[in-house]
Amino acid sequence: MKLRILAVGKAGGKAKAEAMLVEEYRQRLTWPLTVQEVEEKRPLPPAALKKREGELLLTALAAGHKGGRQVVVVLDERGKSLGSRDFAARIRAWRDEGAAEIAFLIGGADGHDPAVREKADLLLSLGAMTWPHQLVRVLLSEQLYRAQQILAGHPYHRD
Ligand SMILES: C[S@@+](CC[C@H](N)C(=O)[O-])C[C@H]1O[C@@H](n2cnc3c(N)ncnc32)[C@H](O)[C@@H]1O
Repeated sequence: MKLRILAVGKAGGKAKAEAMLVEEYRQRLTWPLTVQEVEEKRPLPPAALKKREGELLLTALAAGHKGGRQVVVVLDERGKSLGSRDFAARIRAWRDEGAAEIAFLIGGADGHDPAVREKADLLLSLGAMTWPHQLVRVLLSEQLYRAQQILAGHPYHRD
């Protein structure tokens, strides 16, 4: 099972500290994890930009999919909040159902277009507060690693 993070953001942008942390968790994960950024370079008005970013995310989602069941998780502060064990249980269920990949979609400054939300198998909240999208990648990567350790019965996670 592959994990993909698809995120609105500048490829090779300034967030080097966050990228290093994501890379740290990526290397610790035994599920292969890829991070792909999409960016609209034209200075569009906010509503048009959000729509365009949604199109870019959905295009990347389809383009990178190599077949099999694709689970789509859209990161959104208004989504469902799960504890780490419940998140791990969701991943185990998708894995056991034969999912080929789980794709996690992170939006831009104005959030996700409705077309992206409609694709979601799960709208996932990392809490009611709004986080910068670069930090969301770090939080998500850590929770994926934590889920892996929970499913392996490793004491990395303590209740
Ligand atoms: C700066 S936030 C955008 C917030 C935007 N105002 C909105 O209403 O969605 C950029 C992206 O980070 C992710 N994000 C930020 N905070 C989050 C949270 N608490 N839970 C889940 N995702 C979050 C979402 O994918 C969001 O689209």
